[in-house]
Amino acid sequence: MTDSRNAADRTFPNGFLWGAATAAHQIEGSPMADGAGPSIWTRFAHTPGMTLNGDTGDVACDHYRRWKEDVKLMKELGLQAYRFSVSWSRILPEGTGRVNQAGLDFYSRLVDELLANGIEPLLTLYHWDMPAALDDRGGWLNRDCADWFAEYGQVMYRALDGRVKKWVTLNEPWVITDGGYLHGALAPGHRSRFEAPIASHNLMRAHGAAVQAYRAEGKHEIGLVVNIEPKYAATDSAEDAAAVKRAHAYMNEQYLDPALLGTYPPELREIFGEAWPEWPQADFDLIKQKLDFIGVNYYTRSVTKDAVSYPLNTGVVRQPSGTYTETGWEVFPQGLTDTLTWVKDRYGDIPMYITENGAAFFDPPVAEPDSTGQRRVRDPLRMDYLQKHIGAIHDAIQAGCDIRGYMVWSLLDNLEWSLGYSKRFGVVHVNYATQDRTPKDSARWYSKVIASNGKFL
Ligand SMILES: N=[N+]=NCCCCNC(=O)[C@@H]1[C@H]2[C@H](O)[C@@H](O)[C@H](O)[C@@H](CO)[C@@H]12
Repeated sequence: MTDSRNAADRTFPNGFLWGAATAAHQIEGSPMADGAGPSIWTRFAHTPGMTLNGDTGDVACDHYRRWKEDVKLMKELGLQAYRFSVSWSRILPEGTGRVNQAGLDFYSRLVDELLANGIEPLLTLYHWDMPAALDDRGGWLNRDCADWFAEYGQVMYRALDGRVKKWVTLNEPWVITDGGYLHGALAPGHRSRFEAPIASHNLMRAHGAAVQAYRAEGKHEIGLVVNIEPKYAATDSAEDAAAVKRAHAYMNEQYLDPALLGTYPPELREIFGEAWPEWPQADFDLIKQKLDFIGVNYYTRSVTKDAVSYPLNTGVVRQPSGTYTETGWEVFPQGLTDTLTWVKDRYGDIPMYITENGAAFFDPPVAEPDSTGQRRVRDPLRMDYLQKHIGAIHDAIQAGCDIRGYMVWSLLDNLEWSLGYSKRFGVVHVNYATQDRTPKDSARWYSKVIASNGKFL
């Protein structure tokens, strides 16, 4: 755990915001409680074969009922901020129109409890759980989704803006599209190279419409959260260099370019060919809205080679000397520094938050008591991952990046989408049989990092 650099050098800027992140469907449970409507994940997870072991979000971490206990835990850990998402179908059970006040009340109570405990809420409007009723109307393939999403955003802005001062429209449009519309591993489980560009473009239109709606209502900050995975060429061949350009355009530029530059990278037409539509300029005018920050979710890099694959014709080269997480992702902290400096160099000095960073390593299903009788979970690999990645952020700040905060993924072990409960990302262990929460060693360590504003690194 020791680091060659002087610990004193590791202090972060005053006001740097230290927190943790979760998402509604991954932790809440009770998906249909109090008048909520089904989401595409309620539907997808209950479709046989779609998730590991048939795992669903029916219970998850039971946060919908244990929210007050969980805020108390956040306070004990010394979190300064908490990034969470709202389940759209709790607020608008049919996706538009009728508001379910009980759903709105849940999030209002949660926000008030966070504020009462000195924890700043960061609210994500969409973290993958579209109301099923809207999917029945075409979902992200229907251009009306921009109006639907703006309407939902307006309901939330009017209810919570002021108590919530940092809003996020979408979480990771790349994963929504690649997983939900191209490869089918995520809800709604489509597999179409023709649908993927349409869903992706409409997601960005919806983002723009929600930001426009915020500018009419809101008085604080709104941004977009993207996952960025830096691509490194496997060899110095021209073929691998071209593969890197394709992979980088597809995963990283495809979302920040339209949002911040009002254009798409040219490689997308090469990748999708006849499946890449021509978009009207009015769409780009809608998508490109002034943003107050960009949220960067960083997990890993990929060493990329030219290969036969669909649709990118790229492959990922496993690194023999690399360390890999339980999700098969290489531990590569330098990739986070490179990512942050790339965003700054390409898009300018926009403020950034690391809105997700963390790792799944094996943790036991039950937290056993140690010699003191206290339940304990030793997670040295996760601590090492976090220490190195927080250090990488400090390097990016030293390189001139305007990084405003860090949200560890995740506060709690939770439902890892199609992988069910098989992967544990939490700094707090959840015993799914008893719902007991146990801060892991990484949580105890993170508390010290927060209290020292990074000096403890
Ligand atoms: N190969 N490969 N590359 C890594 C690409 C990462 C894409 N997945 C994410 O970023 C998801 C994000 C999501 O917000 C959260 O809801 C998920 O629980 C975490 C953990 O999976 C991450």
